Amino acid sequence: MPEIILSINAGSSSVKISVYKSPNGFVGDPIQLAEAVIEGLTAPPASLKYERGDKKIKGEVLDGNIQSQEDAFRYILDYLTKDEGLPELEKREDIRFTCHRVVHGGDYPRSQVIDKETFHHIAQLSDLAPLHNAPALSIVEASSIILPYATNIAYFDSSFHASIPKHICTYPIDQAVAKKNKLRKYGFHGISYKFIVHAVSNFLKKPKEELNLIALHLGSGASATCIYHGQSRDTSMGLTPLAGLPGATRSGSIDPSLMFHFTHSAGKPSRSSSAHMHITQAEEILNKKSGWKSLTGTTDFGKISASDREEDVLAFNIFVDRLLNYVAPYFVKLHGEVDALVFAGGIGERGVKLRNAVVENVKCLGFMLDKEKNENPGGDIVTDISAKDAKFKTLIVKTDEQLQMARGVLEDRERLEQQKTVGK
Ligand SMILES: Nc1ncnc2c1ncn2[C@@H]1O[C@H](COP(=O)(O)OP(=O)(O)O)[C@@H](O)[C@H]1O
Ligand SMILES: CC(=O)OP(=O)(O)O
Ligand SMILES: [Mg+2]
Repeated sequence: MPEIILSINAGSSSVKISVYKSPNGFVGDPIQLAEAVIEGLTAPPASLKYERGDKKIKGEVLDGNIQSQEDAFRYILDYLTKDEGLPELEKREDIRFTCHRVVHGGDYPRSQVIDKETFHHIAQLSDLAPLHNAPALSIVEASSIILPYATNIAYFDSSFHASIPKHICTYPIDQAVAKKNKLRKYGFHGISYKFIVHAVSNFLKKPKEELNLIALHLGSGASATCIYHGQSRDTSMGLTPLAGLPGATRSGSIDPSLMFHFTHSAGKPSRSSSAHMHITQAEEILNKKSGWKSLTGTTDFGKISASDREEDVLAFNIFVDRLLNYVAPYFVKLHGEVDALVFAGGIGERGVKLRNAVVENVKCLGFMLDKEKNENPGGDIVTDISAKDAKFKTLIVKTDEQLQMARGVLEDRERLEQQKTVGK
């Protein structure tokens, strides 16, 4: 009997849920049955996209009641179980595994079955990923009630970066305090980077262990990662997903002193603090009230790219500039031995103008785009958009965090099946 896997990806602005069945004899990739995405949680009203075989719904606007990641999860689950074309989900107890993308996993180097202890541990990390961990846990809680037969597994965005060397992930601060409070660079978007390594390795027919990439995952949150021999060597996000590149509502790296000049109450608790999550006003401002939203009024980078309003052009140029701040040093860290520059995530996949601007600016390193391919890349998982005589390749990867998590279930079934999960 094939097993049904539900893969749940709670991003800061969206919830993506894919349904898979295990392949014959559990050999090969999980088989996707359906995919539902609710987008626009930070730019309401939210909208639903749904795909099952030939059935495709594009951007159906939802009523104003879908505001949080948990609302989106409940809505999608209801939608999936009511879809007559999806008999595999008719009975909720048929769902064997639910995979949850959890952004901050602290020191966890790999996925974990979520039992009471892991749940508690992930909850403790919520302060360090205020846009992500708490919403993901609200989905875990809802799922353990609605789907009590399923095993809940956490896949951590941070695990992929466990390979970052000490001198790169250590902050130059008092080491006693750093150790006690576990203050170091963790890095995120790792599920996506793992997918990217797998996809590019297949595409270039080069073993993962030999693959060097400069990978850019650009969505609501954006990060860059330097991948050496298939492993993370450096990444732009840090202790929290705030560091590095700006995002939809995040400032990215700024002078840490700035906050004390921005407001006198930087260290006071913000209104969004709760018993479960302590967040200061500074963190609230930099995580939720900055980035594209603060510069332009919208979180939609598609709209920003298409506009010639002064503030949109400024936001666009800031993003290009900050991206160069990572592409160039990563090129150096890889000693110029780069198999590809990779664009992924909502903006990386759809941002024609952004890709063009970034690559134009690193032409001196040997990257060059084919204009036609960049403008019409098609729908493959990996697309080569580099010009014929470019020294280095530029690729678009349609990253799929849900598939990467479901693959993890198949790889690890024995370990996962032995452990107890929350709600059981
Ligand atoms: N045509 C476009 N050009 C550039 N960016 C786009 C376009 N369409 C959508 N986007 C951006 O993609 C982002 C969503 O990326 P995604 O990776 O799905 O987000 P999340 O971080 O929530 O997973 C949106 O916030 C929007 O800014
Ligand atoms: C880590 C992170 O920022 O994730 P997302 O881009 O999905 O919000
Ligand atoms: Mg995302």
